[in-house]
Amino acid sequence: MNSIGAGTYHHPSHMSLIDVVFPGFSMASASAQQLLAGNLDSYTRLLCTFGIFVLFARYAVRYVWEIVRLYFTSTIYVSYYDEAYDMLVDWIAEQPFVHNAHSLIARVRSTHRTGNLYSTKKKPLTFSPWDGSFFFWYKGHLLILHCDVKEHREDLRVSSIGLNASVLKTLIEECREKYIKDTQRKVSVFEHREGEWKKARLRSVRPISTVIMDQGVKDDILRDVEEFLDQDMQSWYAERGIPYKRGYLLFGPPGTGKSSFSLSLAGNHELDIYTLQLSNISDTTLMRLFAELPPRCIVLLEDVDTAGVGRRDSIDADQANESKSAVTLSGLLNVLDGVSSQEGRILVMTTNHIEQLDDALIRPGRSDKKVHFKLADQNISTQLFHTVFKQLPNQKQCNQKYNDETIEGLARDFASKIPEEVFSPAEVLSFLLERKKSPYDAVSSVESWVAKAKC
Ligand SMILES: Nc1ncnc2c1ncn2[C@@H]1O[C@H](COP(=O)(O)OP(=O)(O)OP(=O)(O)O)[C@@H](O)[C@H]1O
Repeated sequence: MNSIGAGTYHHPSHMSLIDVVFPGFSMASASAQQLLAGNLDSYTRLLCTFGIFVLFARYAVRYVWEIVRLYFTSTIYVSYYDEAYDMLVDWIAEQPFVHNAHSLIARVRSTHRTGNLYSTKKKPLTFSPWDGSFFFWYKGHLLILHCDVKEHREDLRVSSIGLNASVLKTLIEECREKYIKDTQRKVSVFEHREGEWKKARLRSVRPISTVIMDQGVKDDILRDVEEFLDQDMQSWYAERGIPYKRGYLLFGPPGTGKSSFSLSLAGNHELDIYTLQLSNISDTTLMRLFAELPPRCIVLLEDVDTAGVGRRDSIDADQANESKSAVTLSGLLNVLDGVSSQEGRILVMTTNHIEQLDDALIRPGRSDKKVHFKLADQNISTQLFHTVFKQLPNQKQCNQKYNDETIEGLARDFASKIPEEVFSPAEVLSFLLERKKSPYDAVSSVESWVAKAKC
């Protein structure tokens, strides 16, 4: 027995080093030596043999699987931060194999995915495969979905037997087509997470006609965007050596429609919105995010004045921000001009305080057009009244309570009682929505509301 002890002794550090490369090696070799020495009772020998068999079987299976994976399967990798992930996940959620999956993640289905705001079920759940490998059939092929869960994310892989990846490409193409169909007439809103873009919401397109502003200004911006996005424009810019990008600055008091207009603009031109909060990212992250923008999109920088990228002469904003690791003015200007900035992007900046922005930020080239969003004047108040009370063509036949002439008369009356440019359109709209059942009530109570709101 002593000789076994001596013979099987390994220096601990030596053992652990081998174990790092081949886990369980030292244990297996010790057992093998005992077996070979042949001085064990038969029960222990059987146990050792079984243990060694299991260990090697494990390695053999892993080894064979690795060979199969490398030389006999094709795989498509889908990163969590790519939109292809959303496409695949949406498709998977509707597949029958989900019901038999052994490891699932439950999510409350947000209405933005399905677009069904009127679902009868409160907080409906969806289940998706999670953290594991799942087999399923697709067009007669056996495919394997691998969900690799990392710290804040889950990457997906889909594998098929054989070296031809065409069935996998067909699958991803089908996911893409379904996704495009599901997201039609919707605007995808992306935000930054962990320094990467990630789709955060899907918003219904708001018709641009519902954003009330000076019609001439609205038409001018719409025409400008349309011209910019024209197919031949990119080469037109390139031939003249002009960077192919466009910028708009929307300024005015809170609640005047700046965000609503940005969203409508995106919907109107079927563009996605990439929105950034400059206060919680660094210059380096900003540069990376801009470099990863797709070619045709809107980048929305909301409330740029609050991000600490104000005027250079008022405070030493750059120095102050460097310490907070937020974006600096020079960092922002570099990104807006720099080569890393994606061609074809439309920048929309919004602010409540244009006077606090540095001239460099709002000069043409960075902000090509500046649009002033005003507080409600008579025209805006009248149109808001129409928005709430005018009956839509499909409602007219079934329930025409008030005809158009009546509503127009009441709208004029209502607007005349609201002082010019004192209230924001958001405030007027909120007042009207509280009385949406009766236009007469809205007109009769507006004066007391104004008097109360003003003091
Ligand atoms: N000009 C407008 N036309 C139609 N609706 C408006 C208008 N302005 C504001 N609203 C309504 O008021 C709400 C707030 O508007 P919005 O968020 O677009 O304003 P904002 O100018 O971006 O405000 P903030 O500067 O605080 O971000 C929205 O629900 C929108 O429907």
